[in-house]
Amino acid sequence: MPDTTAGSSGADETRGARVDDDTPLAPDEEAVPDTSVDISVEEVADLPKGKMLEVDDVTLRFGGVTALDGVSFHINTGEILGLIGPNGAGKTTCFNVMTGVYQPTSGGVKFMGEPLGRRKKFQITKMGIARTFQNIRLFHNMTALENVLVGADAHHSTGMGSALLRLRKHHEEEKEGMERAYELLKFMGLEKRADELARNLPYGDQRRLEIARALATNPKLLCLDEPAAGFNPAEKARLMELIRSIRDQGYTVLLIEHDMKLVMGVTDRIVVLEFGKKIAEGVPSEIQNNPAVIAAYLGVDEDAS
Ligand SMILES: Nc1ncnc2c1ncn2[C@@H]1O[C@H](COP(=O)(O)OP(=O)(O)OP(=O)(O)O)[C@@H](O)[C@H]1O
Repeated sequence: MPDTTAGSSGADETRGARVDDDTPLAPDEEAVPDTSVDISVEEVADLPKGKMLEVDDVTLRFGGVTALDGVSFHINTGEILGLIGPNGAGKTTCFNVMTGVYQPTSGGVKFMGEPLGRRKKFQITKMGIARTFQNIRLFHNMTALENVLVGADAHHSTGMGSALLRLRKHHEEEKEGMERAYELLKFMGLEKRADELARNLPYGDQRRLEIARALATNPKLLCLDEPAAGFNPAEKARLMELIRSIRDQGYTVLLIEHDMKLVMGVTDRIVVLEFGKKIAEGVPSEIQNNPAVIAAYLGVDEDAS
């Protein structure tokens, strides 16, 4: 279990009791994730083993800048893959290629054996890739619950037109979406913040809400872009626990993170980029001792995010 006592305001003895009662959280009270909540979904159960996502010789140029230079790697179903590298190495650009924000200049990406081609962002979400952002992108004037429901909407089969024609299915989907949104909020420790506006949530809760919203799209692959940025060590430890629990419930996770302790502690494999090129790939112990990786990071603060 994550350390639920960290960041305490001196109310530890009552914290356990508060999780199950109906008292709203005080503005500065820390939310407690509940990783025992079942957030697994049919979509991710029994997925075929092997390569879920394949990045094949991807190059992306922005004018004179080569952000990605012939990058190839894959993510296996059910693993937590770390994508690391110094600032400007091309990590976020890689996420952007995988989620339809950018088209590669050459090369391509396959997901579950299907080329992403020129699919739009929402089509890629439907295929099963969800992401969070380095700079939090919530709907700040919507509640935490509404933010998660927006994520769930991305997955519903009934659009506006069909919703009118097929009201029953639409209602069913709405009900299911609401139940799932509450489950996800509970999992993230945000249940008691459900009705608060996103902009009023403490920073850490906003970061967790982004993950809840991404999970609401029922992704097969969850891509987290620096989810621990700005976290203290206790919050990082708790986040590691959450990420492991997300994977244990069937999701595949791709993690961009600057904090080496977190990356080494939670990932199964790591891909390292530097100046847009892949310079190493392997299990954490291999990466830690890889001379090219050590050289790339030499003089770079581990927490330089
Ligand atoms: N839209 C863009 N237009 C021009 N250049 C860009 C654009 N996006 C990224 N770049 C450049 O591409 C390179 C890779 O950037 P990217 O943001 O992918 O790196 P990163 O590894 O995610 O870095 P960080 O750890 O600092 O977030 C950088 O040189 C960056 O300036």
